[in-house]
Amino acid sequence: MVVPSPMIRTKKTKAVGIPTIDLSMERSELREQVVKACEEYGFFKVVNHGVPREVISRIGEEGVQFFAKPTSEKCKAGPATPFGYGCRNIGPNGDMGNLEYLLLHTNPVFISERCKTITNDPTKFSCAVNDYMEAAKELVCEILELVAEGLWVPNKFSLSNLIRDTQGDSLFRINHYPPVSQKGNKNRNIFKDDSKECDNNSNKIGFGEHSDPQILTILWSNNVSGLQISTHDGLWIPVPPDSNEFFVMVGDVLEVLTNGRFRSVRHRAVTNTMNTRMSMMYFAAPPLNWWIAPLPKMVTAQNPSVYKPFTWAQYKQAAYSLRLGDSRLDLFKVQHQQHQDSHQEHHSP
Ligand SMILES: C=C1C[C@]23C[C@@]1(O)CC[C@H]2[C@@]12CC[C@H](O)[C@@](C)(C(=O)O1)[C@H]2[C@@H]3C(=O)O
Ligand SMILES: O=C(O)CCC(=O)C(=O)O
Ligand SMILES: [Fe+2]
Repeated sequence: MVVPSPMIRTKKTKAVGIPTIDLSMERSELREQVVKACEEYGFFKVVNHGVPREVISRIGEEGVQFFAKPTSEKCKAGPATPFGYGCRNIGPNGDMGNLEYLLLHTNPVFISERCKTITNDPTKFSCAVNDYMEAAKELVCEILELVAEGLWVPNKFSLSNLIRDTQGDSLFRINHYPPVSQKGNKNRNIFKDDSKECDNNSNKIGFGEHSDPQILTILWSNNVSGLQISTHDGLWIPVPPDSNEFFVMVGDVLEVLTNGRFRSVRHRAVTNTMNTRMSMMYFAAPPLNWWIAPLPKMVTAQNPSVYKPFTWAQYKQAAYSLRLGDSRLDLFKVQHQQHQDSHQEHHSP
């Protein structure tokens, strides 16, 4: 059984617990819990994750130091097109957010080049990022192997192999959300624990509603609230922050690989009235030219493929041509394709 964290009551009065999964538990129970959480929420918290605290704090400190710089300095790492420093505008299609961020590719060669515009100590910065990337990648692979086992996929590495390749297209992002209220500006301690202040949010959007396009996202944040996830019935659940642990989100590509058995989680970040929130995301993705299609195990005569095959590059291109909150998976649904074909036939001269 998935162990829920203490109940929290949302504004729409539904009490919901965020699934919390202890990675040190016995494996057969563990894989069942992982599959159940991915099916029910597309989201869970992991404890006993094995990532050394020192690896998290080194990259966290780099983030704090970068965002404390004057704007003119930070802009040297921008604009984010899509990589680099971005402020308020998210992506190229008019989406705005109340945040600033650094978006990086996880390729070590890219990082060593790019970090020269980010810091005066590029070696220290790139070591901190690379160590964190390695740890996050291991965690993703461990979770994907549990998923494959839990779904009884014959090769337990068929999902994690998508991430392990050195040509992988995984990304790393640090988001920095200033507090919104005037009085809060006096107290900008980013390590202050306000996990019990979920209701004090002004509901100002920091990062708008969306799902992540990739396979899986590993999210860390300081102890400042803001993240919310949407349940299947459309309610928003605030996620109590926990800087000792990680949160895991199912992305669009994992929804496709499981033929819709898992659903990518819609989520957003609202700004906090009192404190600065900082979050770090590892978005796990395959190489650009790799094909994505439902795993054969997930397709049967009763449960035919919902999605047509596509490369990760094709999906990414679609994502970047749309707005943040758009449902890009609809474009790749088999029914959608058939519908379009018949529509075109109907209208062809
Ligand atoms: C508006 C956009 C920003 C985004 C690319 C997109 O066109 C739609 C998806 C967005 C998203 C959400 C999750 C990640 O933060 C991100 C890096 C990603 O892969 O997809 C962002 C993109 C971005 O900010 O560049
Ligand atoms: O900052 C957060 O807590 C969430 C950010 C997010 O969802 C993203 O960057 O894709
Ligand atoms: Fe996201």
